[in-house]
Amino acid sequence: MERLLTAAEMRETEKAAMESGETSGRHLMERAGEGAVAAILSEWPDLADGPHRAAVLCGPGNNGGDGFVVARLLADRGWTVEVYLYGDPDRVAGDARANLEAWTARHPLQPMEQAAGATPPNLLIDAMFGIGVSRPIPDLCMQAWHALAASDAPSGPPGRTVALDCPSGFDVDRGGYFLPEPEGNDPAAWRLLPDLCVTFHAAKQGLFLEEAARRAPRVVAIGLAEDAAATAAATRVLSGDAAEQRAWYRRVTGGEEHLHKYDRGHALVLGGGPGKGGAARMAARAALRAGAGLVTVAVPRDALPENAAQLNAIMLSAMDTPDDLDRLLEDGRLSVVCLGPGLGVSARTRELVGSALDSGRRVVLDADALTSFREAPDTLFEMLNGDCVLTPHEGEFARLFPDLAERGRSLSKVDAARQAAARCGAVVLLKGAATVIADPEGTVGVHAALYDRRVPQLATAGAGDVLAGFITGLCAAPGRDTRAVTELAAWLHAESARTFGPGLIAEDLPDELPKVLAGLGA
Ligand SMILES: NC(=O)C1=CN([C@@H]2O[C@H](COP(=O)(O)OP(=O)(O)OC[C@H]3O[C@@H](n4cnc5c(N)ncnc54)[C@H](O)[C@@H]3O)[C@@H](O)[C@H]2O)[C@@H](O)CC1
Ligand SMILES: [K+]
Repeated sequence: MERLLTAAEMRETEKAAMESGETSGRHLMERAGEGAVAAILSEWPDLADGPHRAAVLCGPGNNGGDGFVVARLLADRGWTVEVYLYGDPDRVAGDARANLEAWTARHPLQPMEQAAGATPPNLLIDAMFGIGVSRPIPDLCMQAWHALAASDAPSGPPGRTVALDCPSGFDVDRGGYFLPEPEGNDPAAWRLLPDLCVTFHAAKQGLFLEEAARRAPRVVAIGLAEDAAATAAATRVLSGDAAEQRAWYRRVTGGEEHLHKYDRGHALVLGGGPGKGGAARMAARAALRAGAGLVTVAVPRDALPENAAQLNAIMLSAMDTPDDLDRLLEDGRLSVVCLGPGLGVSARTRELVGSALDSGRRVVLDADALTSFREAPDTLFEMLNGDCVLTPHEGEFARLFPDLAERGRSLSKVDAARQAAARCGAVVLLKGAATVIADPEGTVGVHAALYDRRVPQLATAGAGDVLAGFITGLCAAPGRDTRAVTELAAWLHAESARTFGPGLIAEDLPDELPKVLAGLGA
């Protein structure tokens, strides 16, 4: 798990460290520059073998200060380095000023206006704006970047582009870029897309909500201790190596050897009527693969034949009315109920959800089970508890939490999910390329299927039903932490898609899972 910091949390951390005398701003800036150069040379080892040409675009604040340090360190390696500054050098202050002066004592400084006419370098550094920005960057800066990033360098290795801390104008809390309003003809022009982003001390939250660079961000230490000030920070779900993945899997699942199928739990998945059963069957198969000892699909009587024709290891029961569900739930061995996939948007679905929640079981609500409450979300929220999981996509989320969805531009996805979980009293998994998992106590995990973990093949019909099934299967065994298994399910889901590769359809996901579980030492 890796801490994801907002701009405010990062500032608090820096401030606390400087106030305690543990470090100084000047020292942090030097470490940031050193870390950036080291990260660049390890990313592109060919740059280490000789002097090349770099252009460093510097802004007026401390991000610019980092840029002056990088420029000096590269010049010390014999590189030809051009530094372009946005704004008046006399207005650069504090630690950035000290590093600006260290640069101008030995090298020339050019105004940003001249950057666009320069020859593209082998390495272009964006040190214009960092976490101090909350509006689109100036046109001049945007144009300088595109002019120098656009084409390959004429000699030496091709042009590589690197953003320090974050790309300029990137929203480190929400992800995405600040764009001019009205957006004008070419909003894409404000989306700087560097090859690499080197971020300092900790990954910034927005970098894992939307992609900020072509490669995964590199985090470099700058000598700050753990984030004492940032206790509420979100974490990134399973960012570690294979050994950490195995340890995480054992921690979340308990790792115990189950001797009897009932120790692994019995999951009940409710399915739709005739011709509407595929989604529930996929969820059920996913639950069985994810570790439930037994899985039963319960469907209306007239849908029994088609389900019987398609299910083998999964058991089948008839369930027409909420009373039928109550009767099924008299079996104390049923430990978790999954409702939603293919169930239909209706009053009957609302009643079934009520029955499942009344029974005190763990409940996973997806798709139609969520949409059925669009007119009166509070009636759902009143019945929920921390052992329930809601798995909305953005549309379903907007139906249950319209105000939080509407505030999407001002509220990060992390905060939207956190507030939703607090309001409804259940674990909320808000889907997307970045999936956010929040519990009612405010703990948030971000699962980012971005950068080298991108899985575009997961955008396929039925993938959400399988995710609900994975959560259900992992929830079936008693004693597991609901939020933790939900995070694990999100990771297993994307990982199964990743290892399967192209051509994936939803049915493949449960059948790919055993390979992923074997890799985790399950
Ligand atoms: N000593 C420190 O505080 C350290 C800061 N660090 C770096 O400093 C960055 C944060 O520095 P700052 O807080 O100075 O902020 P930034 O350098 O990100 O930018 C803020 C500056 O830009 C101006 N500005 C913001 N938006 C603008 C716009 N659209 N047009 C024109 N001007 C605009 C602000 O008035 C301010 O002068 C971090 O991202 C990191 O790169 C690191 O060096 C670590 C140490
Ligand atoms: K930057």
